[in-house]
Amino acid sequence: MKRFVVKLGGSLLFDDDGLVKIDFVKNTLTVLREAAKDDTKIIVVVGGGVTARKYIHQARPYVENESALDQLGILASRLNAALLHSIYYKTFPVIPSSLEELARIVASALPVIFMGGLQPGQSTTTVSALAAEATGSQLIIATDVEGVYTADPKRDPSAKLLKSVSIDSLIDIFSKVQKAGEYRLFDSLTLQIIKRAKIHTRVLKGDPPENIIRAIEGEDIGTLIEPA
Ligand SMILES: Nc1ncnc2c1ncn2[C@@H]1O[C@H](COP(=O)(O)OP(=O)(O)O)[C@@H](O)[C@H]1O
Ligand SMILES: O=c1ccn([C@@H]2O[C@H](COP(=O)(O)OP(=O)(O)O)[C@@H](O)[C@H]2O)c(=O)[nH]1
Repeated sequence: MKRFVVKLGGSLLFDDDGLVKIDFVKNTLTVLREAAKDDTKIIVVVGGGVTARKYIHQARPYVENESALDQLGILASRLNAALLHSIYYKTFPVIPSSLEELARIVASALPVIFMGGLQPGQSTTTVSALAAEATGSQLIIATDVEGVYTADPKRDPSAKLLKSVSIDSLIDIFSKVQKAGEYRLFDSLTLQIIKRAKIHTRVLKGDPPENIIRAIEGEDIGTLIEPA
């Protein structure tokens, strides 16, 4: 049984008006259904996206508690996960809210499992690393850029795509403290888990969703994070 955790960034799911890109979602679910054939099980961790950031931004002036704001983001990410589950299975959504619940569902016959956030103080990318560690899975982080760059490509046009990068150099780059709704690309706990569990991790552009199946089939796409 081969297992993969696929982190679907919220950046992929919403258009500029904050509506779910339903065609992209349906194409992605078709790709996941194809990938989860035979002896492959896939755990999809869905980001909070625009919905999370809208709620956090609107609540922040009234809620001086980062944990409470994080919880809004968690609930938004679980709503996104429930939407994908419902469209994929056409059944009542079963979204694990802990690693223990995830382990129980992984033991079930479901080929694709959907989940969102777990607890305040981290991002869904950390959830994907924790899920990969707990289930012995490879990790694929699907986002809205081609991989890890030498700097934020949206802010620095001279940033270069890295075909591979060591976990230690990533820890140096992404070590600053982050607030609810931020956690750009990685938060520091994501990287600590990848390092300690030596998780085979690849960062790639999730659109077109076929990139995910290319990574599952072993193609050298996006950025490979080398555990040490
Ligand atoms: N070194 C970097 N390499 C690639 N992307 C980076 C880097 N630093 C910051 N980013 C930003 O992180 C964004 C992806 O993180 P995020 O917005 O949280 O996406 P997602 O919704 O997929 O989790 C990219 O769009 C990019 O602007
Ligand atoms: O386990 C989790 C997952 C998410 N979040 C909160 O939910 C927001 C949305 O998740 P994320 O930023 O990972 O979504 P994406 O970047 O993919 O849109 C985060 O910014 C956090 O505030 C959290 O506190 N704990």
